[in-house]
Amino acid sequence: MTLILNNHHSHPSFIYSNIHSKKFSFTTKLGVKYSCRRANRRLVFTPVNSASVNGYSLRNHDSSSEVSDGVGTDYGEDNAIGVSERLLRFVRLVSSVLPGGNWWRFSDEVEVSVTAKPVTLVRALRRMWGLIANDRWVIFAAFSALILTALTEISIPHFLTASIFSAQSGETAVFQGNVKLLMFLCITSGICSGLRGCWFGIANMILVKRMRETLYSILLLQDINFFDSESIGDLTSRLGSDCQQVSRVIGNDLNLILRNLLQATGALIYLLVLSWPLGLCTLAICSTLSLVMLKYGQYQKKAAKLTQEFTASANEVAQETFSLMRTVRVYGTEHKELERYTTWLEKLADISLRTSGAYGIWNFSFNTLYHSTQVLAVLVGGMSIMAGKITAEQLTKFILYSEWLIYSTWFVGDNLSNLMQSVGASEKVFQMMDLAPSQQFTSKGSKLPNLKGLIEFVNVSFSYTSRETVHVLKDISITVNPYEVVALVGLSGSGKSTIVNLLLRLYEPTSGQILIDGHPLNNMDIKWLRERIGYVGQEPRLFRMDVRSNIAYGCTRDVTEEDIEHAAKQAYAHDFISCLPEGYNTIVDDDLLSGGQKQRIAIARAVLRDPSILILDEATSALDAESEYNVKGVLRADGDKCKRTVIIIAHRLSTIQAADRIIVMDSGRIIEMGNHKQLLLKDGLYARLTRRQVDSV
Ligand SMILES: Nc1ncnc2c1ncn2[C@@H]1O[C@H](COP(=O)(O)OP(=O)(O)OP(=O)(O)O)[C@@H](O)[C@H]1O
Repeated sequence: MTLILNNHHSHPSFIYSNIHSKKFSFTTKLGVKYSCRRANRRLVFTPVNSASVNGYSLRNHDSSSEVSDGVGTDYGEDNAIGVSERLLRFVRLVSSVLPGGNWWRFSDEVEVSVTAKPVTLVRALRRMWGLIANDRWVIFAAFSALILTALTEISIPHFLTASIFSAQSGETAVFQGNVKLLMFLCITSGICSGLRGCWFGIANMILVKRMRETLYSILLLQDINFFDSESIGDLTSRLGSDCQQVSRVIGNDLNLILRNLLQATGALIYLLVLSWPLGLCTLAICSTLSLVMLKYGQYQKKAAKLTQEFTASANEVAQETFSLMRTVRVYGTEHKELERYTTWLEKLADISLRTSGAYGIWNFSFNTLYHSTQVLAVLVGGMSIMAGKITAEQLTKFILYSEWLIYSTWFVGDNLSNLMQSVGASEKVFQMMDLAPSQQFTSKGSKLPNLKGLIEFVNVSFSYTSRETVHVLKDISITVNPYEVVALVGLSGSGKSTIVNLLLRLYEPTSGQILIDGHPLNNMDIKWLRERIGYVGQEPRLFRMDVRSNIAYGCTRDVTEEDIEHAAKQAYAHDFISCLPEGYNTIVDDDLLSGGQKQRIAIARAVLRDPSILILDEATSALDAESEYNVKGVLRADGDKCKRTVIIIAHRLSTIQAADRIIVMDSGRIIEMGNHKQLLLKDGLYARLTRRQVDSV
């Protein structure tokens, strides 16, 4: 059956067939993916992608649309559902919950796209080995202790049984010998077990530290584009919980798996030697157990991946809410934020519910199989004793070792599923570890003997990678001469800050070239250049440390106390800093100072570097008129002639009237250029903006 729907409920038209399939999805020309499901003979369309960001609905209303498929009648039909239909639904529900049913599959709605390349256990182990190889002695010591523990522990049941039966048969010398051996084995296994735990713990600590160090250092060297596309919550989750989980592979999972594998192998050999028919029966049961375990392990791996994604999303929401707490409080959106967080918690709970169910089935399988081994051993072994084929001592040993075997198999399975979870969590971590550092850090650029501060933009165009179709700068050509003060003015969003971002080489131009003192910017040693640029952004952020350290942040030359105070005085910040409880030693952060005070500290930070190029992007927007008047001194620090090139962006036009040149921008283009008087005479956008500001005053 084929159906055509025309712009029903504002969804673009499409054609679909196979109306009887329970669920399908399609993508509209606008790139919006919809999932469609049948519900009570109705079709429900729900946008799959772009529907929400971090639990925030991007829709103004619930855009799920319902369309009757024509087979049924109206909504009231629900009540008229017959007994047979209800029965059928019940049967469907039960069958979906049974192993292999739909409920166990993570549906499209729950599933998130995991872009990382799948990591196999071997690849994960190889990566981990690479990280820990320098301390391989810890691993060797740990594995030696592990082997010794396994061998001593597996010998205990043999000597235990032998001691009991030698006592029963009155063989005193044999009994004493067995007991001495037993004591030796117990002490050795205890010591080795302690050492094993300790060494593996150390290996775990080394691994998690190296992983975090490596990942953090790689993330710090990424292009700014990367941080535009990745959320902070996601990145901190990778560094925190994911690294911790991945490190468990060596410190916990692998250690326990190997110990139990060794013990299981020993027990199996012993059983086969003791009685091969009975040994084979136990092996068959253990193989069944292993199959169940394998399935369960795969399920766990997938669940772990989803848990990881959803936890990261929940963290992201919490982080965003806490960092915007004042906005949340003022707008009274606490409940909305809670809902947003709960969206992810519910998804996590859903996964957890299913994995708990799967764990229940797994435990049930284990218990049944474990008890069947005992019943089988008693049945077959009892008959063998009656037939005089084996002794009671042999049967006791058999039961003890078969128990050992099945428990070891269970432990292997349990830890294997943990291992799968850890491997699942490692995919994104290793994917991020594979990211190449930004080219800026890998290529060695040239340094100039000194920087005069000549800046040239030659036919520069630019689009942000996240919005490639939007041309933010269009064919910009500007020359800023050394020691010149140039102001950038224009309507909001016209591209002023983007020019500065390109000058700081936070982004690369899409076309055109930027030259500094006649040298292409991308051929220069960017670290060297940035050390010579002072930059104050629109909303300066402070680190949680004392005022002195905040001012000296990133300054590579040796600075004295006097230098810091001098910079603070130039930025008109000294007076308020002196009034703080501990002056320059006062711990500040983003929330403990006013906007204007933060701006003045940021200006002092830029001035302290004594930069050849100073960039002020709305750096005085939060200052009162008097402070702003005084701060303007930093532009003309050495008398009339400024000793540095200055680029200043300001909406408050009084700030930039004294600039040597004013560049007016509109929609990514330069539309006017000149000094204040020339631009007023031109009577263009600048004159209009000036009039508006005068009017509003
Ligand atoms: N990181 C980014 N990713 C994508 N688009 C961006 C990014 N930063 C800015 N833009 C877009 O680029 C355009 C120019 O932004 P820009 O910040 O340069 O404007 P502006 O003139 O400095 O504005 P304002 O005066 O409000 O600071 C805007 O449309 C903005 O939405």
